[in-house]
Amino acid sequence: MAGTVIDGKAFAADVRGQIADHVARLKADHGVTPGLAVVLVGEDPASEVYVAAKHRQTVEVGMASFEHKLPADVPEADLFALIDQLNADPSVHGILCQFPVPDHLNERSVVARIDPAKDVDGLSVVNAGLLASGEKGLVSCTPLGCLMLLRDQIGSMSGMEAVVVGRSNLFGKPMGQLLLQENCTVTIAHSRTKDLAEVCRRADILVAAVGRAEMVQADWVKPGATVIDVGITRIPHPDKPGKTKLLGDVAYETVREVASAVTPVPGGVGPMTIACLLANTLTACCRAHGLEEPKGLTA
Ligand SMILES: Nc1nc(=O)c2c([nH]1)NC[C@@H]1CN(c3ccc(C(=O)N[C@@H](CCC(=O)O)C(=O)O)cc3)C=[N+]21
Repeated sequence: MAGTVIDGKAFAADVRGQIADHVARLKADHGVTPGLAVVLVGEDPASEVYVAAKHRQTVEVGMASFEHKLPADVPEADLFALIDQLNADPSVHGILCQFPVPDHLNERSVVARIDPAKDVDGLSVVNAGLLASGEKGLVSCTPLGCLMLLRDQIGSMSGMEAVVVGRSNLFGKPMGQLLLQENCTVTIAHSRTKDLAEVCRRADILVAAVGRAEMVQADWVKPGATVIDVGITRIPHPDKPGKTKLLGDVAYETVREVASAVTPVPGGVGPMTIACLLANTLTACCRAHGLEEPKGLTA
């Protein structure tokens, strides 16, 4: 029997509903409106689409959305001046600079400029360090979204073998930390891992985030495992000329026959990323105002 398809789209809509309820209460009871600022440098078409989606969903949950578009050749000093201004603005609780940024800018320096309390991407060394130490900070949106899906799907993960393929600061490392916090035995595998298929076959929870289309095949998956697909590769559509198609890191159709549950691409992890961005903005806002944090929306 084929495994469950985890509906990330529906789950994300539910999370956004919870956020909208919380935002409405914040406004009514405390006169506070959470605000998210998104900074986009240059005119990458994919980034434009993501930023537009973020803006729409931010407004939909009742938050304030501040969009800042800067030219591709903006001097670093001008970008930093904008970030400083957003850091100082009390109506802004979350700041995100969309990646990738043009080559003359450095992503680490950009992140370092953002006040860690407003770093809703959870990418600063402060937030990475807080997560690694098991302390309260802001957690990178995609791993947080995967955690929410896994908690919903599995319940207690205590004692399970978890394998994360991919070791980026944006995803693999924080995902590993979150699974460790859930008391999994965690392996972080990567491009130099020996016998990757065999390592993956140990996993009760397999999380793939390498960006290589359909790399994880059915014979890499332990029967009954839960498989989370974080990869997104855009290819020309095989049947519709001029259109594109998204592929995950997991050979979804065949893996489904082995796994107990798997996330699809699109409609799996992707929608959770934006929902968690909103969740982090709400959390940052509540902390800034000394108000109770939302339940179930944090690590
Ligand atoms: N500072 C920063 N933080 C990010 O979190 C960040 C970023 N930069 N740069 C780009 C990546 C990518 N990313 C996605 C968000 C939503 C979907 C998403 O909603 N995907 C839909 C499909 C979207 C489509 O059809 O293209 C899905 O999987 O169902 C995907 C990818 C956030 N990123």
